[in-house]
Amino acid sequence: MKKLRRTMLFCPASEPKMFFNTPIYNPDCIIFDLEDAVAYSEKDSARDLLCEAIQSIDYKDIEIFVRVNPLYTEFGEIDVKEVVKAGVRNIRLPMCETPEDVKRLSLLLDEVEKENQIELGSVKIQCAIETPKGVLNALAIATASPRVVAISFGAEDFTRTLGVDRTKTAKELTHARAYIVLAASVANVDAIDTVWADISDIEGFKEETRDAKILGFSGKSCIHPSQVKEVHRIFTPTENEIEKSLRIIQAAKEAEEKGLGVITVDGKMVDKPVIQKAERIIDLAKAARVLK
Ligand SMILES: CC(=O)SCCNC(=O)CCNC(=O)[C@H](O)C(C)(C)COP(=O)(O)OP(=O)(O)OC[C@H]1O[C@@H](n2cnc3c(N)ncnc32)[C@H](O)[C@@H]1OP(=O)(O)O
Ligand SMILES: O=C([O-])CC(=O)C(=O)O
Ligand SMILES: [Mg+2]
Repeated sequence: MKKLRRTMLFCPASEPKMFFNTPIYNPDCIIFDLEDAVAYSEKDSARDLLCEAIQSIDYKDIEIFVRVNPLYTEFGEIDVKEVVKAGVRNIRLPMCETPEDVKRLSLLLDEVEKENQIELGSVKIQCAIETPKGVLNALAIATASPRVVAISFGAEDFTRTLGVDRTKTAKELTHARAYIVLAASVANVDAIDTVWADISDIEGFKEETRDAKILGFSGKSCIHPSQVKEVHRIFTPTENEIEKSLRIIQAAKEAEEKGLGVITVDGKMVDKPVIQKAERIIDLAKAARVLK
């Protein structure tokens, strides 16, 4: 069954109180952050704290990622080595700009897996694309290693490096977001949309999340618990969508038995692409447990 990655809730690795709060909101994934949410002076202690927590808290079936520091910083390699040793199996690599960045991480993971008797290739990578160069290399990044399961967009660093303001219209993100979803689709990996920093503006957040879904993202990074339920609502098929999809699939099955090709349901043409889209909605509904 499809692994759901509708929500990725960030939690600073320096905030132990939040370690216990995160699973309460039931995000599909949690990203413990060792990068920008952690002050320079706290990097080592936050990593130690996180490694302890990972080994003692039961996050049940929530998928755990750790955003390590980039490998070109003094903390990157040690972050990867320690969190993998502590049991983490998914790394979010920030500021990913080239396929070589991914290959470097993958080689490091080969070593760490060997040293710790962990199945080779079992640690997965999510590449965060947050610069114009990263956007232009999105497909090469997404296909750089079989370890890559998702690429994500980081609009705060993207607008910083492009030299523009981040606005509520999101016009300045249009080209990058489009490029990232296309690359993810070709590479057959998930595409995760960026965070929305204004936690008091839930309406703006919902609008941006709806746009992300329309564009083809699989989910969205969140920074606050209040954002999780909104993303789930938007990325989970509605009762109407499920009911219509089931009718399309049933009508197609009956048509097939009668040797018919194209048919109509509710006055609209139904052919192969429509049937396959209906099947995708049903798969998603089952994965989200809103349909048995
Ligand atoms: C551009 C980037 O790189 S984004 C990625 C890096 N950023 C992050 O990781 C930030 C993650 N989010 C946070 O740290 C916090 O949400 C903040 C700092 C933005 C706001 O925190 P607060 O002012 O405490 O928010 P608020 O008062 O609304 O919190 C309400 C409750 O939710 C908890 N909470 C808030 N955010 C989170 C979170 N991300 N995960 C788990 N619990 C959380 C708080 O601990 C608090 O719990 P309590 O009621 O038991 O005390
Ligand atoms: O990756 C993210 O979603 C957040 C981030 O670092 C950015 O926007 O720069
Ligand atoms: Mg960033």
